[in-house]
Amino acid sequence: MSKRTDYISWDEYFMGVALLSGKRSKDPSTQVGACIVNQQNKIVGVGYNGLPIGISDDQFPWQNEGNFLETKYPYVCHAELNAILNNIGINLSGCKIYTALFPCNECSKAIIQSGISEVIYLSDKYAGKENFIAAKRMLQTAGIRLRKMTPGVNEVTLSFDEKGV
Ligand SMILES: O=c1ccn([C@H]2C[C@H](O)[C@@H](COP(=O)(O)O)O2)c(=O)[nH]1
Ligand SMILES: [Zn+2]
Repeated sequence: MSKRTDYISWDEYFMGVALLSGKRSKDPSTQVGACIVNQQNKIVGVGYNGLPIGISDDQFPWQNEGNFLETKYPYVCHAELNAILNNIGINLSGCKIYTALFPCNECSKAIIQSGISEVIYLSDKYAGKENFIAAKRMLQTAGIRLRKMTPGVNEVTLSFDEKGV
């Protein structure tokens, strides 16, 4: 038997982990997942956008419009920040972060301060917004490599059917 040739690439694997992590998000409009990888291609942190520990998903708002305090924005901890904070307790210098959405200005500050050296993203849907323009400006000035991922496959299907293993 010869080896499989249709296996996913490292990029697809790590972005896949980021996307799977985003499936945990309760945000009804935008689910973001992030996955941090070290120079040995080992996953050292994952996260998704959600409320901080101890704050109930059911008692805080999820809307994205209206009175600021009645929206999710002041409360949600972003995926990239969660991945950094959830890391296995190492120095993240030289690591890469895979994220479903280009990081905002606040996540970008945390990325820069943590020593992460590359950001790989899928969507840049907020590229025109001021906080994302600021994010790009900071990341570029800090010398962080920015790469929009072009996957070789459109989707990866997961089955929990034991017969599929
Ligand atoms: O860097 C980022 C930017 C945003 N997010 C999260 C925060 C929110 O939960 C959603 C954005 O919601 P919209 O309704 O699309 O404005 O994305 C993040 O995790 N990381
Ligand atoms: Zn952010």
